[in-house]
Amino acid sequence: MIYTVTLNPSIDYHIWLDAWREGEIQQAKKERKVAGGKGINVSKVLGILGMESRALGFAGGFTGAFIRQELEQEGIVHQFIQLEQESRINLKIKAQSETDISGVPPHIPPEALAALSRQLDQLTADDVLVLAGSLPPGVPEHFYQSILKRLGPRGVRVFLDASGKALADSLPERPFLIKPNHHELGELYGVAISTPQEAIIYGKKAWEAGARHVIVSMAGQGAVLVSDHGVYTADIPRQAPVNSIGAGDSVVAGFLYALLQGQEIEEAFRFAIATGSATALSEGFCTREKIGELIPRITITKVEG
Ligand SMILES: Nc1ncnc2c1ncn2[C@@H]1O[C@H](COP(=O)(O)OP(=O)(O)OP(=O)(O)O)[C@@H](O)[C@H]1O
Ligand SMILES: O=P(O)(O)OC[C@@]1(O)O[C@H](CO)[C@@H](O)[C@@H]1O
Repeated sequence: MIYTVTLNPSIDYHIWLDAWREGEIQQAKKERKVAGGKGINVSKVLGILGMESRALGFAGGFTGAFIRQELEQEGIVHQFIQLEQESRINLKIKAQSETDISGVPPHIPPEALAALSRQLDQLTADDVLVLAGSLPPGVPEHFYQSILKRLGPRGVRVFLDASGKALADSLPERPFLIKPNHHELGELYGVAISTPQEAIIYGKKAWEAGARHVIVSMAGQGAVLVSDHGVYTADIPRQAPVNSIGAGDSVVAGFLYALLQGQEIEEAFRFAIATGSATALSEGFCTREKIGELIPRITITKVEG
């Protein structure tokens, strides 16, 4: 079974404005409220691809009830630990450019954390675990690292989408995949990364530090993959994004799906980037049709190894 963990899920409240004007009362043109958070998004995209997963994490209040209900409507099995405090609401404002405002997260009490750890302790070598997104208050910064330490030796493959210290500390525990974007990878090494060549240099450092596959996503510039099988770049068709929320999560889901389908690394990377781009070029998430359209338009080049 694939398990996705979203410690800090949200209602993503997308709102479209003609233009962002500070200090004024404005009327939205359109709005959309969806269950969000990186692990949840991975479960949603796996669902679109026809692959079952189970969503874990914490959820509370009316926002938590909304999140659970939406997952049920989409046929995604979930086992969220109930919180007394409300899950957050993240605002995604689409005007001349996109602005994200993340709501205040709930505090996670120690007993909720212990309940999640007990769930994760049931996993075996047949399972894949996706740990994705920010850590709400109450969750120690080394939480992802400690999960990797416990489950890695048991053969559980862990896909990790984290940033900052949570990512840095996890690298020696050999996560199967990490997927920083170029800003997050740059932050890890105290540099600014703006080209695929620079992403390769620092992607290799993360691989040397322990991550077995490093996908550095670079929004409209495509992505880089550093792995035991070599170093690859993915060039994508240049187009203005329709929605970039969840594009990175779609890359994670696409890579996981393709590998479990038995695809070789190069084809799995192509599929992952096609899935990310299909989401970036759609209003909601990708569709299988859009992914199929994009696959032949993605150029994968083996640059080393
Ligand atoms: N303008 C675009 N055109 C085509 N594909 C895009 C565009 N923007 C993003 N993508 C696709 O989405 C992938 C992930 O994008 P990005 O690097 O923005 O991820 P991210 O920052 O993790 O996103 P998020 O956190 O919002 O999910 C890219 O590797 C690319 O395949
Ligand atoms: O604050 P985090 O946990 O890092 O990211 C949360 C979030 O921005 O990520 C998803 C897109 O990747 C959204 O659904 C959600 O609102």
